[in-house]
Amino acid sequence: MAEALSARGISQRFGDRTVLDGVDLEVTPGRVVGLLGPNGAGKTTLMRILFGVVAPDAGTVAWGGRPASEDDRRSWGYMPQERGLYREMRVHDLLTWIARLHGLDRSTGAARSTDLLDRLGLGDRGGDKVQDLSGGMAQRVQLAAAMVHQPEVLVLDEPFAGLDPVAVRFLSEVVTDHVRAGRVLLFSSHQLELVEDLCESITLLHRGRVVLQGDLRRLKAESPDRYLRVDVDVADGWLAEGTGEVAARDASGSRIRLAPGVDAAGVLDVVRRQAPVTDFAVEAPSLAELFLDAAGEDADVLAEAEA
Ligand SMILES: Nc1ncnc2c1ncn2[C@@H]1O[C@H](COP(=O)(O)OP(=O)(O)OP(=O)(O)O)[C@@H](O)[C@H]1O
Repeated sequence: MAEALSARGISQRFGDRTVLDGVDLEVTPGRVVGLLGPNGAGKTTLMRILFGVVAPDAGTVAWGGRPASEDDRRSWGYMPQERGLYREMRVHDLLTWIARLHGLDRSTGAARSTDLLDRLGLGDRGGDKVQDLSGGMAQRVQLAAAMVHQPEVLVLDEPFAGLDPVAVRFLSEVVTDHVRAGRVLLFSSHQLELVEDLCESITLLHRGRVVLQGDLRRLKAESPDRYLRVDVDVADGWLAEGTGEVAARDASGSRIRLAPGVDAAGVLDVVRRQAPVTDFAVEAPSLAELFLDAAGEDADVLAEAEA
């Protein structure tokens, strides 16, 4: 098992703007940890601080309980938000070369490159130049470049942004394997719905502060809020005051936020008297709903978070 990566009391100002304000973070090996929050929340700045690219105004970064050194950081893998690969190089050669920079011999580096490309669904593109790949393919190669040396610590800045669902699945499987091998993984995302099923632990930033942190399943279970999902369009007037309110409507139906202590079966009966419900469920809050509660903001922030 690798050692935990942690940050304590991180604060950062740029000019008169406070971008991070006393942020604590613990990334335990063997867990998929998401650093989440809307655009501008401070995720990239925190990742740069973890990697020593930016020196924080206050706070410390530790690995295995000791302050993280330059040597430690050189051994980690980092996928920055600004993608940058040598566009003229062929994909497999590039990955093998990066593996060698990390001290692997050529045949091990080549074997790792082949394996990673296969697992990322790019087994047939190893001979292509980077510049001939699509944006989503280049992004997958960028992930391979960050982890071809099998780092103990892998930090990925918005790895899923702009990917199609198949690419998201390839990436999710590869990072989950990394974690199941007992290594450290931290990734950032502003797309809460996209990463909801992947995250085991979360740190949710909003305007530079941690607003929600911990085991995602436990956070959901501990929330007092419950939602009734039904596959019909519920009009606002159907629900008696104090029983619940329609939180969202989409093509698959409506999501009713139940008032505290209200029996879901009673609300379901009310809806059934108005329309034929064939599918329903009582659910804990989604990650986006937890965020809205924690941030104490209106729906605009959610729209921002999901943009
Ligand atoms: N070098 C810098 N100089 C001045 N301001 C900066 C600098 N780097 C970041 N910021 C500001 O810090 C705030 C947080 O930016 P950051 O990139 O960390 O957010 P983020 O959560 O990663 O956002 P996104 O999801 O949009 O990538 C923003 O207001 C940004 O403009």
